[in-house]
Amino acid sequence: MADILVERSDKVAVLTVHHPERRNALTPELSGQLAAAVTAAENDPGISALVITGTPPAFCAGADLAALTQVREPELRAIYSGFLAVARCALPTVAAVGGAAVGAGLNLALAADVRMAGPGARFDARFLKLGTHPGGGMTWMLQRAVGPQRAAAMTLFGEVLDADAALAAGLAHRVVAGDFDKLVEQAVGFAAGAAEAPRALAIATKRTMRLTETLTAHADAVEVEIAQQVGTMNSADFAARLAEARRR
Ligand SMILES: C/C=C/C(=O)SCCNC(=O)CCNC(=O)[C@H](O)C(C)(C)COP(=O)(O)OP(=O)(O)OC[C@H]1O[C@@H](n2cnc3c(N)ncnc32)[C@H](O)[C@@H]1OP(=O)(O)O
Repeated sequence: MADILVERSDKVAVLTVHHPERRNALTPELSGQLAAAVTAAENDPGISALVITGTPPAFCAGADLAALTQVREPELRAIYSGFLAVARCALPTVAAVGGAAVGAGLNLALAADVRMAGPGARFDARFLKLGTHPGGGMTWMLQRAVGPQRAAAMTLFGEVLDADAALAAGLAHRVVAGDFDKLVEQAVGFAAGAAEAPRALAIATKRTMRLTETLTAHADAVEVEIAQQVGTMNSADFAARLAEARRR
């Protein structure tokens, strides 16, 4: 049965796309469930970071091919809604990619802030081979993640990256040896690093990173950050952490 499994590990929520018989392919329904799970986590003050993964053997086989007949814009947007929710997520996100991430499934991986790959990971743009134009912002996300040349190799020339190649390309931040459980355990441990910061601060910092990414001048980024810093440096939480740091 297709579902989004939600598990909690302290302040980290693990969202697992679960339809292994179809390699976690995205239907409008499944993507809707994923978007709802992301929103629920954002609205839960006890959750500070997310891990996104897919039940093995695949991470996500992209759009469900059965859902791709007679596609119109609303259906396409519905299929994309899950990874778009991850891309928009206010909380820090880690994708644990243990198997194939194909087409819209690659988009799901790209939508996360950080990707960790297991030995079986495959990063495959695929759209052109299927005879369709890339969608869901893949051309934008991939070029930012790996640069224009590698993005062209993957998108136009069909290059598929395994875990080590993804690491070398900067598409994966880490490769985790071992099985799927080990990958998720490492991803949760990594995500817990974000959960150590005050939740609102991590959210504000992620928002600032999105904003400064599009600025052209360093000086403009300094101005954006200084306003945020003055706010946080006058908070009770900062005072407590500063006092603790001074004691060390
Ligand atoms: C708008 C468009 C957006 C896009 O996302 S474009 C990209 C669309 N996606 C694809 O073209 C991927 C197609 N699938 C694959 O290439 C492979 O699969 C995988 C590499 C993901 C996994 O390979 P393996 O583990 O060997 O599995 P298996 O034997 O090929 O498939 C197992 C079962 O999973 C079903 N399945 C796989 N991908 C999809 C999919 N995308 N939509 C629907 N079903 C899928 C198959 O049909 C089959 O099913 P059965 O066991 O009944 O024969």
